[in-house]
Amino acid sequence: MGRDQVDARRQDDGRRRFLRRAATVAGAAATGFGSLEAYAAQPAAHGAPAAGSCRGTVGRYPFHGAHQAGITTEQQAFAGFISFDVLAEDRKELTELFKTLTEQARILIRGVKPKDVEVAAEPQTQDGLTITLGVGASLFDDRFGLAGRRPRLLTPMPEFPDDRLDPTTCHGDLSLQICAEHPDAVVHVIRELARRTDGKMRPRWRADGFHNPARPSGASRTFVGFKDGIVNPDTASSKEMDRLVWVKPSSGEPAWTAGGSYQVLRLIRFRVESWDRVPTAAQEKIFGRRKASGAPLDGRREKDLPDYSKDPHGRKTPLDSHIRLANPRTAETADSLLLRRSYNYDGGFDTDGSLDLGLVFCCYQQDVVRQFATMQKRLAGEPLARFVSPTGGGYFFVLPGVRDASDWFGSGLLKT
Ligand SMILES: C=CC1=C(C)c2cc3[nH]c(cc4nc(cc5[nH]c(cc1n2)c(C)c5CCC(=O)O)C(CCC(=O)O)=C4C)c(C)c3C=C
Ligand SMILES: [Fe+2]
Repeated sequence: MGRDQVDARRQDDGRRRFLRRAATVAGAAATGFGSLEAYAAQPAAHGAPAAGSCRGTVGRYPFHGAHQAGITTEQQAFAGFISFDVLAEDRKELTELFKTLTEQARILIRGVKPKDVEVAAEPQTQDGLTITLGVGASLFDDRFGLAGRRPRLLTPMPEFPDDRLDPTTCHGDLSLQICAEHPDAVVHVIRELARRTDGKMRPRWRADGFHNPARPSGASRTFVGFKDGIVNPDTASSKEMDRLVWVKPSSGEPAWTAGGSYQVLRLIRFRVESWDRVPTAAQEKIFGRRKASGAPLDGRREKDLPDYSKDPHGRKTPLDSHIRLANPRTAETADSLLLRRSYNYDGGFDTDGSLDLGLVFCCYQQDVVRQFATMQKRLAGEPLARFVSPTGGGYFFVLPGVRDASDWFGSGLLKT
């Protein structure tokens, strides 16, 4: 970080004291994250913020660790997903870019306490901010000499049946997922990172997402009116996360990828005008859940587990319903489960007057072929497909965590 940047960020003594204190805490917390051996022993550290719940109270997620925050982290209310093309000229400039992103993310996530705020838009400790950096397959072309280090399964996102992909909202060299409890914190981070990296990376596309409040309780609803995010792997279980989310030293991937994860982003537009004409009972059969409660069709409460073994012909839960295809709950399909972390988007009206509402579908997994692509294949041609239209997104590999104060994003990838 240049002197002018340091000066701009540290203007008064009180704030400087705060930042020094926070730096000490961050450094101490990082002890033990220094080696790959330590990786296996790490718990899923980002599930809950350091102090209390983010929802309306003070909370800050640690920046350092074996894995990046923003993956197993309890979902914040707002998200910005931005894909960038890298403009750096060579490997040295790319390394500088990654170091700058690390330094800025470290500062931004540390936040400032309300009493220290000088600039109203600055993220505060209670914003529960996470900044999660991924790389796309195009970064491994011939610009930076990285072709031999590409994560084995990282390809450009293929076009699936029923996709209507707009090339201007697909792919990218980098993906940044910025999540926080308040939308101004997300925007502040975008502005800061754009300013600090000017000329080294250029935004390619952006999707802003948010969660609706729970109505009346439980999981929040997307714009199809159903509760979404009811079932997900257990992020508190490091065994489960090691099985489904994190790339491991034994995954047959380049060594530097251990602790990272494959991220799939899909911008999926809802055909709400058509959907809203479908009677509720038919909508429930399409999803396999009750609209009001979120319960599976053979259950009563949101958290009840469906038992498909008692319904082999799909009389209660149609065989082609969304949840039954996505997760048939068989021993053979257990390995294809993935961690969903999606957000709603509202893009206003299209030029033809139709509503541009949908989902920024986001998921994380250890193996994008075994998990997302396999699940997507099972969902191909499902009744829901008539009412949704995937228009963009990409495949990315989210880098392993920044281990400590001396580490930086992509150090394992870029060190010679
Ligand atoms: C390839 C993976 C998935 C895509 C793409 C996807 C799109 C999608 N989903 C909804 C709405 C709901 N999905 C629900 C459950 C659910 N969806 C997936 C996967 C994909 N969804 C999974 C693995 C599951 C869990 C299935 C289970 O274990 O039972 C639900 C039900 C509530 C829930 O469990 O979260 C809803 C509602 C939309 C609208 C959509 C694309 C437009
Ligand atoms: Fe789904």
